[in-house]
Amino acid sequence: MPSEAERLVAGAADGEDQAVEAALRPKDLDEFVGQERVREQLDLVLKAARKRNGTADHVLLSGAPGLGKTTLSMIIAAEMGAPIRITSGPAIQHAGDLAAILSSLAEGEVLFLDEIHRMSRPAEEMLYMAMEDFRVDVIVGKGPGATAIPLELPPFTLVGATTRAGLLPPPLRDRFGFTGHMEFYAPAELERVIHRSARLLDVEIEADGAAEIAGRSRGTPRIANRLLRRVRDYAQVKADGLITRGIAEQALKVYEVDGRGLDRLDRAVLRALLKLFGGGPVGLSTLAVAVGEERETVEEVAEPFLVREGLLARTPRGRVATPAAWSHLGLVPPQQGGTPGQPGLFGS
Ligand SMILES: Nc1ncnc2c1ncn2[C@@H]1O[C@H](COP(=O)(O)OP(=O)(O)OP(=O)(O)O)[C@@H](O)[C@H]1O
Repeated sequence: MPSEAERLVAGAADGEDQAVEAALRPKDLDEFVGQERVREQLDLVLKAARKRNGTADHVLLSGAPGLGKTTLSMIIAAEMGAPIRITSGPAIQHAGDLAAILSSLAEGEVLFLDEIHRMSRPAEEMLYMAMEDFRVDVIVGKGPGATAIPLELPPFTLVGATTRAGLLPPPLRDRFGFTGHMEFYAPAELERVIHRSARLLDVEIEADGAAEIAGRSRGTPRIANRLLRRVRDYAQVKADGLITRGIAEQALKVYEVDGRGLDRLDRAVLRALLKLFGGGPVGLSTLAVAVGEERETVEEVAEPFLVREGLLARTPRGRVATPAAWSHLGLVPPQQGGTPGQPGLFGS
């Protein structure tokens, strides 16, 4: 089985994504599809800052990978006419790493800190003061002789990104003037993303073709763009390059992404749950052994999307399939009421 990073339906970026994403990123708020509420609120924050001739408040963006947090941070910088510096929590292991970045920022610069919840504790504490007072204390020396030298910073805008805002310590969360929660995209929004990307990639696509890809993109623009590129390849090799619904279906069959966006791993988990365990409840470890995967792979890679799609539920007694899971795989659930020792799931 592929690792999360190698999956066609992974939310996180792979090497190819990084290479082409720059070309596909919307450059301003008007081009940015969907996320109406975040966009409208952010628009106000930025307009007000521009009116004051000041820097924008610090912004926290939360949401799953691939929903557009990096893109939005670049748009914030562009709308403010400011440069942007991009780094991430795991890259900042020591407070000194952060001090070096902060002290080299230009006035008004946007600092994008991806995976901000993974910063080290001392760096995080330094960030509190930097965000609030635009000042850091640089510690020089060690032990009893160590001294703190205050360093003034130019005003800057921190844009923090996290997959889960709940992971941030409250003192850090409270220092953001604006928090935007990014939602998964509706199919119609993903269709707009796909049409826009097709235009930029010079690919011809019919409305039905875009709808077919959108329906399999798991609410995530990055996945939509990736599936579009794979379908484009297929259309160019097997047909005349035009993406129709039929071409999209054939291409995604080859790549084993089904009509709802499930891939081979997702379906293997569901199939085991339904066929071997009658729909559950079954423990995670047993399910993992049944599909020949690590517990963590099933729990962290396959399950979140299956739960989100309402195909699988995590219960205190184990994993349980929903009626939608049976119909998705074209199987018939056993008689309600279940067999002795394996009670029915949905009551009788
Ligand atoms: N609202 C949107 N409209 C159009 N394209 C979008 C939108 N959001 C994201 N994209 C596209 O999806 C790709 C991934 O977006 P981005 O890198 O901003 O996601 P992210 O949330 O920062 O992901 P990660 O958390 O993995 O860094 C980009 O190529 C971008 O073009």
